[in-house]
Amino acid sequence: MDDADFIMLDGIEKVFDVRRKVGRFRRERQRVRAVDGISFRVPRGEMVGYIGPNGAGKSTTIKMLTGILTPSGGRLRVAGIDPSRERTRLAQRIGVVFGQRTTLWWDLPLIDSYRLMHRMYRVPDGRFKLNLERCVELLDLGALLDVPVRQLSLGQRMRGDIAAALLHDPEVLYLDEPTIGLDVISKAKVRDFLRQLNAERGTTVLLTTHDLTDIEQLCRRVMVIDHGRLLYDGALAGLHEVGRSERTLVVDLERELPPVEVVGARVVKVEGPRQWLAFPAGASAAPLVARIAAEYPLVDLSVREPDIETVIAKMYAERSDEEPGEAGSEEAGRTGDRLGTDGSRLPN
Ligand SMILES: Nc1ncnc2c1ncn2[C@@H]1O[C@H](COP(=O)(O)OP(=O)(O)OP(=O)(O)O)[C@@H](O)[C@H]1O
Repeated sequence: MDDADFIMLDGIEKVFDVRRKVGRFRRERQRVRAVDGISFRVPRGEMVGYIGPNGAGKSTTIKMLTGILTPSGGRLRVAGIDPSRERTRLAQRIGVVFGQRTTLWWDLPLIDSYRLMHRMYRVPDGRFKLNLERCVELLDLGALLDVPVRQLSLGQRMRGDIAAALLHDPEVLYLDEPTIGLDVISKAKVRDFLRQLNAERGTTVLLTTHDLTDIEQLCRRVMVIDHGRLLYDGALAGLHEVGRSERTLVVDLERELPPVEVVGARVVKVEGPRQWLAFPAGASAAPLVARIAAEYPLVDLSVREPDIETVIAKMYAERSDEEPGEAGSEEAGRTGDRLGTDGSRLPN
């Protein structure tokens, strides 16, 4: 296996047969093409964003990459391993974090979950100790180890789950919405940790998120999937250009003033002393901020990213010749399940 083909998908498909209610008594079999011929390569050590709207096929792709689901067609390899055929062997080399589920035991203190994983995944003692110490330090878990998981905040639990996925030193980490529902400080902690993990250990990371700031801060490359197809594969800046999306600069002035006039942005909303200015997402906010600060009594400011749905809607608008497939629906029963570190479902 070549390092350039560390994760490799060639024309991968996943079709689900579902029975849907039609009228009062009839049920009809329907085929849902969750993933529809996706091909990409991820070299070893790369951190890639995998984004798309709800029901686009992201989780299905990740489940095929872990071996939980078997593709209906195409060829798939992770570290040279066919995931669905050698799931146990692959489990030693991958870690999975699903933001909306947990691998931890709800009623046990955090440290007991880690001890159980140590045994279950047969991690050598020395390696377990080192990895645990490192995660505890970098993810700031020291004070939480004796706390039952159900008493942790979402951000604390997420950090606990990320540590759980890394105790066996995986070469690949799949993260499905790792910052969902977290406050700004928790998000920053998780992002700092992932950046460090990737830089120091060369861990290959595939990151699914609805938060474009995650991608901006962590990934040089982003893949966009919708209706099971790859719409875009490249730099985030390029995606903004394709989607012609805009970021928003929110400025708080000392007092209520007429709309700010500045080259490179336009005011889209004014509310008292607060004004919202739209500017191209591919451009830097710095010169804009400098110009406004020089000419207006600026008190505070923040930059808001466009949401993924808006970017993708604009991409569609520009590529109106593309045929969208079936709209996705939410997968049933996704919260509350407990998963193994390879993403498999475990008994509660
Ligand atoms: N086990 C299943 N049985 C039937 N259909 C499924 C199953 N899992 C997923 N699907 C369908 O496949 C499509 C893709 O779902 P998937 O969960 O991969 O999307 P997603 O991009 O991860 O969405 P989200 O952002 O909401 O998590 C959806 O239409 C979904 O309803």
